[in-house]
Amino acid sequence: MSNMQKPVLKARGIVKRYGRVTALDHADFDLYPGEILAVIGDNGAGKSSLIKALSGAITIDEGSIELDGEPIGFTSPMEAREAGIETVYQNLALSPALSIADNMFMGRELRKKGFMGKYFGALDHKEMQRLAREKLSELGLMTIQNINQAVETLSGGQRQGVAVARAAAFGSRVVIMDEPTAALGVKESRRVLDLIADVKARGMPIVLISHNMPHVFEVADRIHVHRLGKRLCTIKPDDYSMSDAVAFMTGAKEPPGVDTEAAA
Ligand SMILES: Nc1ncnc2c1ncn2[C@@H]1O[C@H](COP(=O)(O)OP(=O)(O)OP(=O)(O)O)[C@@H](O)[C@H]1O
Repeated sequence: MSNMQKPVLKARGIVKRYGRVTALDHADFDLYPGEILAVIGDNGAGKSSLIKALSGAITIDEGSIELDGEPIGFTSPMEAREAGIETVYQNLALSPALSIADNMFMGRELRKKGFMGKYFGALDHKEMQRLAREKLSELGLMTIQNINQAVETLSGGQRQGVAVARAAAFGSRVVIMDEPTAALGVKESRRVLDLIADVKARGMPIVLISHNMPHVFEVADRIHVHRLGKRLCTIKPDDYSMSDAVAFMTGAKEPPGVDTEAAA
């Protein structure tokens, strides 16, 4: 089914070297409209490098990346954000001392309309608070009572929720999440997984990097298995077991057939 559609985000033959280390070794990647694509791989396989290349955090040495069929060459995460690719990083990149609303608008604060905004850069706090509240309630996150509360007073799961809400609110084409449940307890992970499902229900394709096989198998439509700097294969969670997936990614077992997307 997915092969009938054009990928939203596509990479071919991307290479990234750090000195003598080849983090990405002619890697391919495809994300299709409306899907949750999990990216799995052993430590050091190059998952983070792949995500950084797609989100503008690093520039690649070789290869090509396309967004909706257009070649892209981001030189900063801001450029990727402006193109509609939002990334929730492992370390979150939230500012603990700032409020929820301020965090949601960090780097793209709304200015007041008219003279004060235009000439004095006055921020429209009211409007940002209103929008933050709207976005968080859309995603069922209104257990966070006060939008002006500092992020440092929130639980890990709530913080993750703010980061996901921010990505969902601003990502117009793709949301990328790097280990969003890694630091969370069972209950908080549950909420974040539900949030991911909510974001998908709104039609947004999601890339999810995770080491947690139960989470991957629960939410992913497809799984991209990354090994030794490249895509080894993509599988559907319905067709394979979690131990198969782990065996592919560690090299204990041969992957299924030829990668059908490699030629596309
Ligand atoms: N800034 C860097 N400088 C030097 N080497 C790097 C850098 N970033 C990554 N690497 C190397 O590139 C390879 C791929 O790393 P990457 O972080 O992409 O893997 P990963 O699959 O995300 O690993 P993990 O699951 O452990 O986070 C590793 O050998 C790593 O040591």
